[in-house]
Amino acid sequence: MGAKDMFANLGSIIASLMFVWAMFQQYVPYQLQHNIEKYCQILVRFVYPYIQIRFDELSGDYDFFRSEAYTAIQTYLSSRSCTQAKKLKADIAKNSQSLALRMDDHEEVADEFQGLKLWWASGKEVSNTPSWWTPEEKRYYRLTCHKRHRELILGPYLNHVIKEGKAIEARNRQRKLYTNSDSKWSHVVLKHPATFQTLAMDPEKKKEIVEDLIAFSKAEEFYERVGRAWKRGYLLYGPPGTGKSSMIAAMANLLGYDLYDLELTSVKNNTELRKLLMEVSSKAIILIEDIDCSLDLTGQRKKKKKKKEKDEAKEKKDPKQKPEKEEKETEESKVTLSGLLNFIDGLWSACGGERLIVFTTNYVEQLDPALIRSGRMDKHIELSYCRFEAFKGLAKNYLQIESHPLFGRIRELLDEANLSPADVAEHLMPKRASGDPTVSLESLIQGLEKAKEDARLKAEEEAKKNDQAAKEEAKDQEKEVTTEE
Ligand SMILES: Nc1ncnc2c1ncn2[C@@H]1O[C@H](COP(=O)(O)OP(=O)(O)OP(=O)(O)O)[C@@H](O)[C@H]1O
Ligand SMILES: [Mg+2]
Repeated sequence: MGAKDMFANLGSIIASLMFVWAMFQQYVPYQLQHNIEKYCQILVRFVYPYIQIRFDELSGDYDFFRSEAYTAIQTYLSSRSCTQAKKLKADIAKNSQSLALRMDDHEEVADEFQGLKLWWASGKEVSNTPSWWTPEEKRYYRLTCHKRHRELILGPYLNHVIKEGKAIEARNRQRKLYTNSDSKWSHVVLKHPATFQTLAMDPEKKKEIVEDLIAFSKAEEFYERVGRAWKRGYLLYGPPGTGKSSMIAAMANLLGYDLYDLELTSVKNNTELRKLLMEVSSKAIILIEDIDCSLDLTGQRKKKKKKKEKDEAKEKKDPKQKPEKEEKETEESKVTLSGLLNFIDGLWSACGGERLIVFTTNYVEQLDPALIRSGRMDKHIELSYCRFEAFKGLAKNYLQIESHPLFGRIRELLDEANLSPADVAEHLMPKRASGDPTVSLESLIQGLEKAKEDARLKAEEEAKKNDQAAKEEAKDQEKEVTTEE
C-alpha cells in the first residue's frame, strides 16, 4: 500500500470515528455520557501501567502566581527540549542574560534517571468561559513514568529536577553588584569580564583556589552534616595591582554569585551592619576591601581617629568649635571590631547561607589576629608580584603567544625585579597598529630593567641612611663616654 492510500484510509477512519463521537454526544443522555467516561477512566487506570503527575504553571485558586516548580522544570527541560522537541519557543527571561529555549505546547521530551526512562509533555488548557479571575490559557507539564518506579520518581528524581533547574536558573541570571549607602543596598548589573582563565598567577595555586570554590558551592550537605553555617571566609592580600579585585570578580563569575561590596566607612554602627547583613541574599560574596583602612585594631575607625586629631588641632585654635565637634562625634560611625566579628561568624551570619566573605588588604601584618583566624578567614591567599609563570598567562592572554625568543631575558628579569601583574599588563597592551608582540615585550624588558635599577638605587640609599644613622649613634655613644669620664 502506498503512502497516498494509507493517508486516504486514515482519513476515512478518523472521519468515521468523529461521526460516531458526534452521534454519541447527540443521542446519549448527558448523565449516561458522564458515567461511561468515568468507568472508562477507571478501566484505563486499571490496565494502564503508568502514572502521571501534572505541574501547573499558575498556582493558587484566585490569586494566581507562577509556580516555582513549573519554572524550575521548564529550565531543567530546556537542554533536552533543544535536542528533542520539534517546536521550540525562545525568549529572554526576566533577570536572565541569555536566550532561553523551551518546548512549545503539546511537545514531548524523554529523560533518563538512574537508567529509568520518563516522559515530559507540555500541554495547554483553554478556558471556554474566560473571566477576569481565571486566565484564558492554563499551561502545564505532565510527567509520565512506570508505576513500578513511583517511589524513586516522586522522591529523588523530582528533587533532582527542581534542584538542577534552580541551579541552571542561578547560572543564567544576571549577577548584581550591590553597594551600601544610607544604610541601604543599591545595585547595578555586574558585568566584569575577569575570569580565572584571564587571571595571571601560578597555575597550581589557581587550580587549588578554583577547586576550593567549587567544592564549597557543592557542599551544602556537608555543612549541614557537620553543623556549620554554609559560608567561607577568604583573605586576599598582596601589593597593589596584583589582582585582588580581579580575583573577586572572577569568583563571582565562576560561581554565579552576587557581589555585595560593603563600604564599612559608611556604616554608622553595629546595628546598621547587622541590618545590612540580613538583607544579603544567599549565593553572595560579601566583600570588604582594604580592611586595614576601614577598621583599626582597637575597633575604632582610623578615619575617626584622624578626624579627632584634626578637630583637636582646630579646637586649640578656636575653642568655640567644641560643642559642634561633640555633636558630630556622636553621629559618627561606631562599627567595632567585635561588631565585625559578629558580622562574620555570629548567629546572624548563618541566616541565608551559601556566602563567601572576602577581605582584601595590602598589609596583612597589620590585621588583628582575631579577625583572620581559621573559621573566620578560612583561606589566606597571597597575590604577589608577577613571576614567570604568571607572565606566561598574561602573554597568552594579551599577545596570544606561548613562547618568544625574548622570554628567556624576561624570565631572568622577573626573578630580580618586582613588577605587579597590573604593571606588566600595561606593557602588553596594544601600542602599535601592527600588533607586533616584540614591541610589547621590549617595552616590558625596559620597564623591568628600570624597576630593577630603581630597586638597586633605593637599596643603596637605604644602606647609606642606615650607615649614617649608625655613625651618628656611634658618635653619640662616644660623646656620652667622654662626658662620663
Ligand atoms: N593577576 C592578574 N592577572 C591579570 N590581570 C591582572 C592581575 N593583576 C592585576 N591585573 C590587571 O591590573 C588591573 C588592576 O588589578 P586589581 O584591581 O585586581 O588589583 P588589586 O590587587 O585589587 O589592587 P589594589 O590593592 O590597588 O586594590 C586589573 O584591571 C587587571 O587588568
Ligand atoms: Mg583592588
